[in-house]
Amino acid sequence: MILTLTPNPSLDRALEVDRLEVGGVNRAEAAWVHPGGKGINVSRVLVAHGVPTLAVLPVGGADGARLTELLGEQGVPALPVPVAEDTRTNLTLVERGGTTTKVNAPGPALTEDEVEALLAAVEQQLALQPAALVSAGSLPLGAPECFFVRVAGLAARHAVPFALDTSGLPLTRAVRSGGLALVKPNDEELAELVGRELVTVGDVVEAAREVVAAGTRAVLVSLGAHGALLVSAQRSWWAGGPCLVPQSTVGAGDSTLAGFLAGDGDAGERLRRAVAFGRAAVLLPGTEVPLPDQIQLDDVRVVEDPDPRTALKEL
Ligand SMILES: Nc1ncnc2c1ncn2[C@@H]1O[C@H](COP(=O)(O)OP(=O)(O)OP(=O)(O)O)[C@@H](O)[C@H]1O
Ligand SMILES: O=P(O)(O)OC[C@@]1(O)O[C@H](CO)[C@@H](O)[C@@H]1O
Repeated sequence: MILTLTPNPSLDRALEVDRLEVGGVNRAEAAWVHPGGKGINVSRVLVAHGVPTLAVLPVGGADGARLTELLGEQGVPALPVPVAEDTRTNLTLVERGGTTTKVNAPGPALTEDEVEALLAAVEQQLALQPAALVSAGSLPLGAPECFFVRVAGLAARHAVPFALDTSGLPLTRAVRSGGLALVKPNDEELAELVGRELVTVGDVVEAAREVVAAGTRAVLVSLGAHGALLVSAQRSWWAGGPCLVPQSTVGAGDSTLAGFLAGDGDAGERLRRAVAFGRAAVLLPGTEVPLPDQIQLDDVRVVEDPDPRTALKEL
């Protein structure tokens, strides 16, 4: 079973407009609502691929109740931890041409007791020895920047591998503290983490090795249209496929992480699956999750120890 923790879940509302007029009144032609938040998306993808999972999340107010209901409708096992303030709503505006504008709310302010209750719920599940713990997304107000350091400590105490997908200061704190099995930044998040621009494959590998040196076993760096790089202490792999026309890239990183965790295989095969899941996700609208028959493993090429001089945009 793969346990996921989404500290700042959301109701993801999407509105489709012909062309977004900034500053004007726009009338939507279609509207959707999905259960959202990065860890929740990982669980949704795992469920779609028959991998047992449990999503731990704080929920508050009517929107929190709606989120729990949507997870139930989609057959995603969830452990909601009640909080006083309302679960946030994140808004996606999709234009007919495919341009997507996203506005994410900060989320509820959790009290110290609520943060402790969330961590206690995670620890209770870690004691049952899941195969892995994934935590992903931003932190709600009130959660300390060292939140993921504490999660990593709990995972270590129960010897459960911990994979993290977050950004900014919470990522920096967790990486510096170490003890992570996997970190999944995109290239911009990794650049921010190491404080320099990443132009070539060699730049990414070097930056990822700094993360590894600080105590992370492997770094999965997603590169958008250019595929992904997996970097460990000794080796690196790149995987990517032919150009495609995306419908929505929202949640592609979550599908990538789910694909990496969804089965066994050597590092190259797991990376191939990760990239195939990400590619399948971008062909779907909104944060719809890819199904098994939409995964095209054969389209993805894997290269072991790719040439460090290659520019990322040439991959
Ligand atoms: N334009 C694209 N064309 C082909 N594949 C894409 C494209 N964008 C994303 N992907 C696939 O999805 C994966 C994840 O994308 P990306 O690097 O944008 O993740 P991310 O920034 O974490 O996304 P998000 O935070 O929105 O979930 C890529 O590694 C790739 O396989
Ligand atoms: O604000 P965060 O936590 O960084 O990201 C939240 C979010 O944008 O991530 C998912 C897509 O990856 C969406 O379901 C959700 O709205």
